Amino acid sequence: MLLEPAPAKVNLYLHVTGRREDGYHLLDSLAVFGPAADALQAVPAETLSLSLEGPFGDALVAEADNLVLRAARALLPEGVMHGAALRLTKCLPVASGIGGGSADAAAALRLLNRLWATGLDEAALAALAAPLGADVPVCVASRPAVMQGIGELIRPAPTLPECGLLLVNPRVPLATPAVFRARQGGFSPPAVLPESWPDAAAMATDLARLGNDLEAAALSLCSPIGEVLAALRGQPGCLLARMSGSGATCFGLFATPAEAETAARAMPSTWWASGGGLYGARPVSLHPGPVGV
Ligand SMILES: C[C@@](CO)(OP(=O)(O)O)[C@H](O)COP(=O)(O)OP(=O)(O)OC[C@H]1O[C@@H](n2ccc(N)nc2=O)[C@H](O)[C@@H]1O
Ligand SMILES: Nc1ncnc2c1ncn2[C@@H]1O[C@H](COP(=O)(O)OP(=O)(O)O)[C@@H](O)[C@H]1O
Repeated sequence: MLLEPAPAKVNLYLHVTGRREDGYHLLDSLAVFGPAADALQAVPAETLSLSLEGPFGDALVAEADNLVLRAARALLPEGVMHGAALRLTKCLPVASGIGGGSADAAAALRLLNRLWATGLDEAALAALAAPLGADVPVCVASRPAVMQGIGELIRPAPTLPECGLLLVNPRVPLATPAVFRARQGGFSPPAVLPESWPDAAAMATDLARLGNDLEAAALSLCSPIGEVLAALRGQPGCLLARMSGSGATCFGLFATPAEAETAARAMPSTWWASGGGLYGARPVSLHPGPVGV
């Protein structure tokens, strides 16, 4: 059996820098990963199948074409058939601005590349990822990165300090296209970032000068976002609170993972909350070997 985590993507800032002729928006965003994740497991099988479990598995039962299966098909060259019994443990809220579906698709590419011994490198997987969704390429490596274009231009992030992140979602799904449609105002310039930040406080000071250009539009469609941001800002040690992606999930930035975990326990039980550290910035393996046989 093979296992891949599919960590949440969090946009620490998100500037809309322009709009393409096809309607897609040009973005400039610092994406980081964690502190919550879906998990994808695979065992060899004759045919391709997907089962769902976990707290948000039911939300995807009616999904006709799960991104995991679309990713699996994208990996198979024309006319080639391989099977796998996939099991997705859905822990991330659906349609929530933390790219859960994109993370699952990227995890499927990594997992099946191993199971089927397709032998593609990260760049080749990212190229297959782009048609699956604007957020899927950055999820292939699931390392902190600056995303530009519509998400296909990816470069390494500044070196990040130790920090904690708390994700909070009011359990209200928000569709990405609706948020882009509701956005008003012009465009922002891309951010100028340093090579590294000495600590979380310095990072928060710089990030506070930037913004999420989708936050006002999301708030106009989903007022609980305002309550979530207020609750985050009221937590001891919260250095910055902001919405991720197209919402409605918001994040709080803390100096340590422990502070974020403590703040998670203070959130109302009617909301979804997850606190901890980042993937990729600390030594957490995204590519665990086979577990069991
Ligand atoms: C906004 C972001 C920021 O990271 O995050 P999420 O809120 O989804 O997590 C992403 O760009 C979302 O990426 P993803 O969710 O993969 O988007 P897609 O499925 O490709 O596109 C859904 C729809 O969103 C709009 N869209 C998406 C990306 C983009 N750069 N410009 C857009 O205008 C388009 O209307 C598109 O039809
Ligand atoms: N494995 C999946 N997980 C989540 N959503 C999926 C998945 N497969 C397909 N989808 C579809 O993609 C849409 C966007 O999902 P998601 O990635 O969770 O949004 P966001 O990027 O805003 O967090 C969902 O509303 C759902 O219809």
